[in-house]
Amino acid sequence: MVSSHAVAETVAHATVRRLIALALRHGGSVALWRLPNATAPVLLLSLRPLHLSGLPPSLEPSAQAGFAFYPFQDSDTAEALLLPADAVLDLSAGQQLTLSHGLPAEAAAAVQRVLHDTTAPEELPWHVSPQPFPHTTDREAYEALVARGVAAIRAGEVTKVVSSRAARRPLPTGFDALGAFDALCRQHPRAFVSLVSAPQAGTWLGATPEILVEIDGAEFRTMALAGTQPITEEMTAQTAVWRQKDIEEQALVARYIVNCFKQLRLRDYDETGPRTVAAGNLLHLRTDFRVDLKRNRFPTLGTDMLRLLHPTSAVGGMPREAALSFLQRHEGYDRTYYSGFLGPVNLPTPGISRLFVNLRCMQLRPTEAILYAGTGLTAESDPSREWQETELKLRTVGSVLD
Ligand SMILES: C=C(O[C@@H]1C=C(C(=O)O)C=C[C@H]1O)C(=O)O
Repeated sequence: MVSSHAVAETVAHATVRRLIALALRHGGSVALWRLPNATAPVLLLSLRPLHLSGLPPSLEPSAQAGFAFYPFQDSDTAEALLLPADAVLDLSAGQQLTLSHGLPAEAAAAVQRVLHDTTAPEELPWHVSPQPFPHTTDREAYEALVARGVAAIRAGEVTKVVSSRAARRPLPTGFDALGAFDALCRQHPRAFVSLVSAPQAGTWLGATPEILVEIDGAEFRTMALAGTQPITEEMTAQTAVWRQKDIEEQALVARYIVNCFKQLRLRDYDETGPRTVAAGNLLHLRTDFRVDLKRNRFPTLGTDMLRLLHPTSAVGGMPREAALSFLQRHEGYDRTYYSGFLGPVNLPTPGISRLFVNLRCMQLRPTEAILYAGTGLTAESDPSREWQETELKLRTVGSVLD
């Protein structure tokens, strides 16, 4: 016998598939996401051409509602995207569908038809990035990159730099992106899990632990997340002991955030931590920052902080420009959307935006996935440990390819 819960899930699944098929077949874009600790995902369809602003999105309540998908650095190969919220289906209990007022009548009617359709949806035509496969870095080359980073730090060229690499893995036969999304939701209840497909970007799946900027009417939030070690029987979130290298690396990220507040002359913020948090098979050090927006009248704080923070020293380095220039010269591949940011803007209502750093993610191609991971380097970094750390980070999303 099938329980009523299972029936509801199957119905939702078929509806989600049909709606995604509708958007993809018409050259539209989709974003499916599950917020940390939420029970159900949200599906957004963009049925009109995408808005390319070049700038990080504005988070003011009057700005356009949509799903931001922003690269590490805006470029010709990775454009800053805001997927307009033409149709939004909240898959929690009520399964509420919201259609944008601006949506042409035929498109709105097509969405309604799909909702009441009962035919089984066939295979989904996910978008494939027009970019060639990135160069992948093997162990020897990655360790050489780390050694170069350490030398640059010791020479005083940078204080911290976050090196990264891409890796290719075959998709298992019968791989289903929606099934993989569900598996990530189950495995990572505290992560921001997402599946995004757009003609310009291709298709991306991830489960990130890192908030970049969250804003709702009452509060602004961000975090400094850095320092990594595997969870073992002896080393859990409760018992973790951290090396000086990790403590310093995370403190730099926290200091970077405090500096952004300083630039905006904001002094009234709460800082909690650092404390140890678990993310998949890993432990990190995290400091949470909150600003009470009732006490501080600062209507542009979300937008201003987003523009100052990205890319943070958790994914680029410090000082920012010197670290980015090092990566440009030595990393040897184009990160595109890895270590960019993503998330809903002015959704479900104006004034609520939740953006996350695009980590623990992969790009899906027809028969292969491209996985990405990086590690923050300091003067004490050991190349072979940093390689191991990227291997562990790749496993977060890599588990759905096993
Ligand atoms: C760069 C990544 O992660 C970032 C780097 C970390 C580190 O260097 O310890 C930890 C968390 C993230 O801020 C990644 O997951 O690819």
